[in-house]
Amino acid sequence: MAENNSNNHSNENGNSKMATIRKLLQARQEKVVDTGNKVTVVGVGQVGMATVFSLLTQGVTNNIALVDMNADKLKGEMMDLQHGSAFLCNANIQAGTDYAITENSQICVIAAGVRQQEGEDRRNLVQRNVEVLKGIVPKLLKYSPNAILLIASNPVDVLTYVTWKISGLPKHRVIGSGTNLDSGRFRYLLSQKLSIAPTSCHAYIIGEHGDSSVPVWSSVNIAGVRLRDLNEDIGLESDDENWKETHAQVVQSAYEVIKLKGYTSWAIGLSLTQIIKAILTNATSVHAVTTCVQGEHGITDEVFLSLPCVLGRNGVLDVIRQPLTDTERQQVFHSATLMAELQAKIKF
Ligand SMILES: NC(=O)C1=CN([C@@H]2O[C@H](COP(=O)(O)OP(=O)(O)OC[C@H]3O[C@@H](n4cnc5c(N)ncnc54)[C@H](O)[C@@H]3O)[C@@H](O)[C@H]2O)C=CC1
Ligand SMILES: CC(=O)C(=O)O
Repeated sequence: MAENNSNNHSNENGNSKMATIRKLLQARQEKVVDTGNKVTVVGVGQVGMATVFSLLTQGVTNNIALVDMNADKLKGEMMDLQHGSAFLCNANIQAGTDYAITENSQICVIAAGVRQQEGEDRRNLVQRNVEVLKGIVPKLLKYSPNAILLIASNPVDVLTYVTWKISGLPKHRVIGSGTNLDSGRFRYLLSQKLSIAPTSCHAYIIGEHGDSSVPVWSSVNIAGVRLRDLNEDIGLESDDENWKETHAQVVQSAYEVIKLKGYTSWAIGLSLTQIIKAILTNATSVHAVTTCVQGEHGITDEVFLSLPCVLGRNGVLDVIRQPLTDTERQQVFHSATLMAELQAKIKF
């Protein structure tokens, strides 16, 4: 099955031969088909569709290809979005089980596979989603050999490593959504404590997306004022204000939302949209995303984890050399060890 919206193809589908249309339109130029901002999303579940909705409504792209193995769901999602076209900006939305529709994508998002059940650890999904990736990645590269691959499926850090291995792409073109989401949750919770907008709470969570994530308390700041300069114990066990509870809440966030509604979607959709926007617009903005961290913070294993990265049209342009305290460095090292142990168990 391959369906597509005809908005951008009126000269190709034969309609231009109709007398009424010839009377209405005096053709001057072929319409542009390759808009240079095409994004493919594989997996039209909760994460995939929340991402697509954010991309379209924020105007980050108007050219989207959707792929899944469930043809009916694909067609339903495509039609539902197409019916919203009058409220968007000339959106071209294609959907199909055939990867040919993904041709010439700038970015391919992978949000396919299984998700956690209530109380389940992300790492538990690994082998099932490795099998899913093995089917998807070669097909994406066949049609978009120059694309950047952006992984959301869990456990996202190890699956970013797996995608890099399967794809043979340079490291800067294989990116995981990583702790951009955890950092967003952290900034939201800080904003609630401080009564300051999350956009003005500057804080990073690095390391593994999820259970062993590392809050960089030493650099949390508002307008350059480091909270640690105001409270030298902030985020530590010894802190009688118990700020470390904020990070514990971040770690629990996904488990709590999954318990309440069955899945998480809106926040990851917005997080992926921010990352995609940074790449498509060559923003050179800094985001905590999953990248190869070998050689950083004393890590020797070839593992992928989140560190603050500069993102632009070529993917990861730089990794920020963030000063960490000894404790923070040990925590990132612990994340890396866990990733190496999990990677060693994967059957390719
Ligand atoms: N990185 C992050 O921060 C987050 C990651 N996730 C992860 O994203 C993934 C997707 O989650 P949901 O959208 O909630 O799941 P979902 O079950 O709603 O959707 C998954 C979709 O993948 C499709 N699919 C499965 N195998 C496929 C294949 N081989 N080819 C094409 N499509 C295939 C299914 O048909 C389904 O439509 C999960 O692994 C989940 O853990 C979820 C939330 C946040
Ligand atoms: C499910 C997941 O990884 C999250 O919402 O953080």
